[in-house]
This record gives sequence, structure tokens and C-alpha cells, in this order.
Amino acid sequence: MRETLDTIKWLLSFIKKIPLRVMTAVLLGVVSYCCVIYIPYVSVTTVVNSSHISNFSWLIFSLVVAVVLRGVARYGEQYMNHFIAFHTLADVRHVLFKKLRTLAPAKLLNRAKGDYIALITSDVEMLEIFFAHTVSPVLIASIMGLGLVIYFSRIHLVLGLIALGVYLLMGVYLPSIQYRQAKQIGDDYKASLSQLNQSVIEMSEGKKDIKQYGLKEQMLQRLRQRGETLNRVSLKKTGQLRNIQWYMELIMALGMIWFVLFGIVLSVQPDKLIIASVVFVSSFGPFIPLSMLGNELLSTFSSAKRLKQVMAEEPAVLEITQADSLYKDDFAQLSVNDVSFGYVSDKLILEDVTLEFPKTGFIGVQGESGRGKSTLLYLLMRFFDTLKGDVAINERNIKEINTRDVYSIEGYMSQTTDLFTGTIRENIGLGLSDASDEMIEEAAKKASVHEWIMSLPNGYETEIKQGKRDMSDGEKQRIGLARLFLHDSPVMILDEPTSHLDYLNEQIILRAIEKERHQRLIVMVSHRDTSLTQADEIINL
Ligand SMILES: Nc1ncnc2c1ncn2[C@@H]1O[C@H](COP(=O)(O)OP(=O)(O)OP(=O)(O)O)[C@@H](O)[C@H]1O
Repeated sequence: MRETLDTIKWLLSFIKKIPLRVMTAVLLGVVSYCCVIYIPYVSVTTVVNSSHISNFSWLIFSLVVAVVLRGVARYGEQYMNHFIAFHTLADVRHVLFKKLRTLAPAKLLNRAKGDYIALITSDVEMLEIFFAHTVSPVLIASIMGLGLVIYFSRIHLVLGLIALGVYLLMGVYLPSIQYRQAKQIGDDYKASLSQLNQSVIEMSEGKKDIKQYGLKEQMLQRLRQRGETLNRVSLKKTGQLRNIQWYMELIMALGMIWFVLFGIVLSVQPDKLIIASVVFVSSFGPFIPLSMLGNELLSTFSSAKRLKQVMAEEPAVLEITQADSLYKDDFAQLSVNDVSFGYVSDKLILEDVTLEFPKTGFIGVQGESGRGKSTLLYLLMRFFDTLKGDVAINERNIKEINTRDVYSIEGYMSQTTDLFTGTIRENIGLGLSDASDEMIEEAAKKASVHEWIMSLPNGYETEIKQGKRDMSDGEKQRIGLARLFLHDSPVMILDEPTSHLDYLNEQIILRAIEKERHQRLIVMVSHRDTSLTQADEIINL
């Protein structure tokens, strides 16, 4: 319960900035429901008190105004609610991306891609239910409920209490039992959707292995199973919705019967009772959407909890922005001083490691699988902080150097290069908006990819659409290398950059890297002895 309240508080914090819009939506909603009640109210009053019709044309005019006003106010309320929701969702996405940026890469290494996709797409989308269909409808129902209960109480207190009971049953009890009963379903739904996403991603990324190892049937079977699980959970969800609809109809019908019966038993004046009954029947509108909310809010709150958890997560390293600048031209030395590190505190991966790297040269890092070679590179990049000891640049602890300066001094490349939607030129010049065409082409020449780019019909302007441009792994890696060269970092940290490549492509990349050994420090992890034959020194972990 406490967790749910915290989640609601967290969600409300996003709309605190736009109270005026929320108030407008509520006002329009109240006006629209008042019109709905006014039409039968004035009609029945006219019939009951037919002797009092003094101005028939005024009656028709007021009914027409009420109908038009109802339409306009309803449209305005819906417009305002969705305006609030979509602006708030954009805000949430912005905050989420900002957070993910601080968590990357360390805290995101262990998360499945399906999780991210669910988080950024469906989880954020689910909040729409709260922002568009919860906040102002709850306020509208509260205001309408209060006004109506006062109106009925003035006719007879018991009628007011019956109305209050029915409104509370519809607006509070139904959604809350529905929410409690089906609490598990919201989590199950998200979990099965995320698993289905994960299966699709695995099938798409692992198509070669699926074909090679004859896994097609197995993968399809898994996809089918996950689809069926999602179906089952969805059916449970809709089954619940049907039950709630049934309960709601029952509450309205019984409420109505009680209202009339008590009115008769309490000897309420017949004309007043008829008018009050008609008003009562017309007054359920604001509460019907609330009674259906419990089911919807289940998924919304379970999405919101996941988002809130990510937002509350502490980054593995804190970004440093206020330290004295360290310029890349001043780079002199990189060292690892008595460093110990483990991803979990009781299992050290690196223990008391001390290393001195020169200003320039080609240093290879070797060791058995799992010995911590990649981990060492992560520490050099400060993707993680050490548990003991420190990594230092120019004898300054890397934890006390501006993160931006660290990334400008050290460039990192791994086994694969991620290409973004855009041209090849934009992909090489990533993050360097002021890089000239000459600089980009120079970097591509250094990475031995210029000739290949020039052989394409559109050269550097060739579009890469979501990684779809047909490219070999070697070409991708060389684009990644050109990107790295363009950044011109005095330290290049390379984690098996040639591990996916054939001998020919490996040699092209190695030659490009080796040419740089007199201008910068290259620290390269590789399994293959052939990759490190030219290294000035090899560190064995
Ligand atoms: N994010 C992580 N969380 C927890 N454990 C991790 C994480 N990354 C790596 N490990 C573990 O830390 C150990 C060292 O991993 P690392 O990738 O540094 O080794 P490696 O020497 O580079 O291995 P390989 O040669 O196979 O790439 C391994 O046992 C690995 O399972």
C-alpha cells in the first residue's frame, strides 16, 4: 500500500508543473457532466410542474445550449487531459533518458534489451492512463459527488447517504477490490510482454546461429509459448473487466431501487422524488470511468514502479563536472595503482593490480577467459569505480577528473561498432558536430575505410537506416575505428576489436592501429596471439 502511495506521489510530481491545465480539464469535466444532468432534470421538472411552464422557447433554448455545451466541454476536457498526458509522457521520457545516461554503461550491462524496450515504450505509454484518465476524472467525480450528495441531502438526508454509498462503491470500492484481486496480473502481464520482446530480439539477432544449429522449430516453439502466456494473462485481464462491469450495473440498479424505495418509505414529496430519481439516474457518468480504473491502474502502477526504480537507481560512478580541467594535449601517463575490484563485493575479479602505461606505445593485454581483461579496461575508462586502489591519469586519481575530460583523453572501442541512423559521414563524426569533411575523410583514410566508402554510389552520404545498410563486420569496425581516430584521443583502449573479423580484415585494422603507436598509447585486449605480435609489451592477467 505504502509503495503504491509513493508511486502515486511520484507520478503526481510530474503534473505539479501544470496545475492550471489540470484545473481547466476538471472545470470542463464538471461543466460537461452538469449539462448531462441538467437536460433530464429540466425536462422532468417541466413535465412534473407542467402548470409552471411560462417560457417554452426559453426551455428549448436552454436545452440546446446544454447539449452544445456538453459536447464542447467534453471535447475540451478530453483534449486537455490528453494534452497533459502527452506532454507529461514526453517529460517522463526525457527524465528517463537522462537517468539511463547516468546509469550507462555499468548499470545497464546486466539488463536484457527486452527490458529496456518495455521500459522506454510500453511502460512510459502506460502512464497515459494515469495522466489522462485518472487525475482529472477523480477530481471531477469528487466535485460532482459532493455537489450531488448535498443536493439529495437537502431533499432528505437518507437519500443523500444512499447516493454517497453508491458513489463510493462505484468510485472507490470497485476499483480498489479490482486492484487488489488482480494485483498479480499487472506484473504478470508486463513480465510476459517483456519476455516476448526478448524472444523477438534474440530471434532477430541470432538468426545466423538459429539457422546453423537448426534451432528454428525450438525458437518458434518458445515464441509460441510466450505468445500464449501473454494471451492467457490478457484474457484474465479482460475477464476481470467483464466482472467489474457486471458489479457496476448491479450497484447502479440496486442503488436506484433503494433510492426510490426509501424515498417512498420516508414520504418524500412525489414530485421531488421523481425529479431526484431522474437526477440520480443521470448522475453515474463521472463514476463509471473510475469503477473501471482498477484494472487499468494495475498495469499503470506496475509500469510506474519499474520506472521509479530505475529513476531511483544510483549510478555505478558519479559524473564529475567541477574538477580542474585536464586537457588531452597534457596527457603524460596512465597508471593502475594497487587496484582490487569485483562486481559483487565478496568475489574479487582483480586483486592488487599495479600497472604503469607509457605515454605512447602498443600494450597488449592477454589472459584466460574470465580473468578480468575487459573489466580492467572498464576501470581504465571509469565505467566502474575501483574497490581499492586507484586508476590515475598524470598521477591524478581518475575519480577526481572531469568525466568529460576522461572521455576526451581515452577513447574506447569493443568487439562491435554500433551504427546509428544517418549517413556514414555522420556516423564517423558522431559527437563532433564541428568536424570538417576533410577531418572525417582523413580519419577514414587512417582506418583504411576511405576507399570502400568512396566505392559506394553515395560515398560518405550513404544512409545507414537503423543498421540496415549492408555492411560486413570488418567495414563496421573500420568505421568505428575512424570514429575513434577522429576523436584523436591520446589513449586508445581496445577490447578485442578484431575478434569477429577474418584474418584479412584483422590485419587491415591492426596495421591502422599499429601506425598510431608513436602518436598515442594503445591498450588492446586480444585472445589471438597474431593480434599482439607487434605489441611493445604484453600484460598477462
Ligand atoms: N557486469 C557484470 N556483472 C557481474 N559479473 C560480471 C560482469 N561483467 C563480467 N562479469 C564477470 O567478471 C569476470 C571477468 O569478466 P571479464 O569480461 O572482465 O573477463 P575477460 O577476461 O574479459 O573474459 P573474456 O576473455 O571471456 O572476454 C567473469 O567471471 C564475468 O562473468
